[in-house]
Amino acid sequence: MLDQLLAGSLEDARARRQLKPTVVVEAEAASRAPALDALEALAPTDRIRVIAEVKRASPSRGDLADIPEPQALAAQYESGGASAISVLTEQRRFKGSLEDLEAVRKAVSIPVLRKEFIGEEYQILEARAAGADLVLLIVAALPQDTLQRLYAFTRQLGMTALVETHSEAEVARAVDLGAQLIGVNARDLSTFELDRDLFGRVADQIPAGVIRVAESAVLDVSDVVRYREAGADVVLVGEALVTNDPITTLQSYLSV
Ligand SMILES: O=C(O)c1ccccc1NCC(=O)[C@H](O)[C@H](O)COP(=O)(O)O
Repeated sequence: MLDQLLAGSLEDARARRQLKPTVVVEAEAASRAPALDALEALAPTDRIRVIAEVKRASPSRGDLADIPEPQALAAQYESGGASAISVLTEQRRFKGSLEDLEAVRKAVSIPVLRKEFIGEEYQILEARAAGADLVLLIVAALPQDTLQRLYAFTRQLGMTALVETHSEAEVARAVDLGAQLIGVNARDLSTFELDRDLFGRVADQIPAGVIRVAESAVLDVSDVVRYREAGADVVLVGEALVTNDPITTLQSYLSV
């Protein structure tokens, strides 16, 4: 499934590149204000931080929420205390877009993550051109040399990579890269099964000084407590925020 998701995202990016060549996107990216410092925004504190996701649908759950104005939801996330916003831009299964990301960028002043299946530099340039400060790099989707190249390219653009892992071996690859922001996703991207204990099993492999993000499987405050006790600095939450009142839900998480 991960291969199919990546292949679909790359096909869509190549179609967009036919309409908007790399040099044009490079110029758009260069005209943007510098990327916000996501490492500062997500730095560990005595409270959990939240990356709040704009998520309409997903392969595992189908349609989740009508979000006609992603910018309005993102503004609520910001006022509810989120430290960053994640915007799913994958179109086929998540019903997202780069337009969503641009709209969110205009509405908030905290860092914005492009949540996408990234395999080429063009997608990172597009993210910067749309105003993203962070991109997602999924270790399982990329050979190490490609991961290194895309990580270096992200840094070159002044952006931050959230390097996503699903096992101890993948955490080791993220650490080799020098990643400063490492995510552990509880969702197996092939079977969609949730492993709520994965974060706790691998968190110790993430070196001190690196920001630890627990991704997926937060359905209520007890999940946030469990992740926090296992050493998470940040939780990334989608479904629970788009299917409940976002501000009340966020505030309950931030009280942990
Ligand atoms: O959400 C899915 O079904 C999914 C399937 C395959 C690849 C990625 C998928 N989701 C992306 C994410 O990582 C989540 O949207 C994010 O971590 C938030 O998860 P949740 O709070 O469980 O909605």
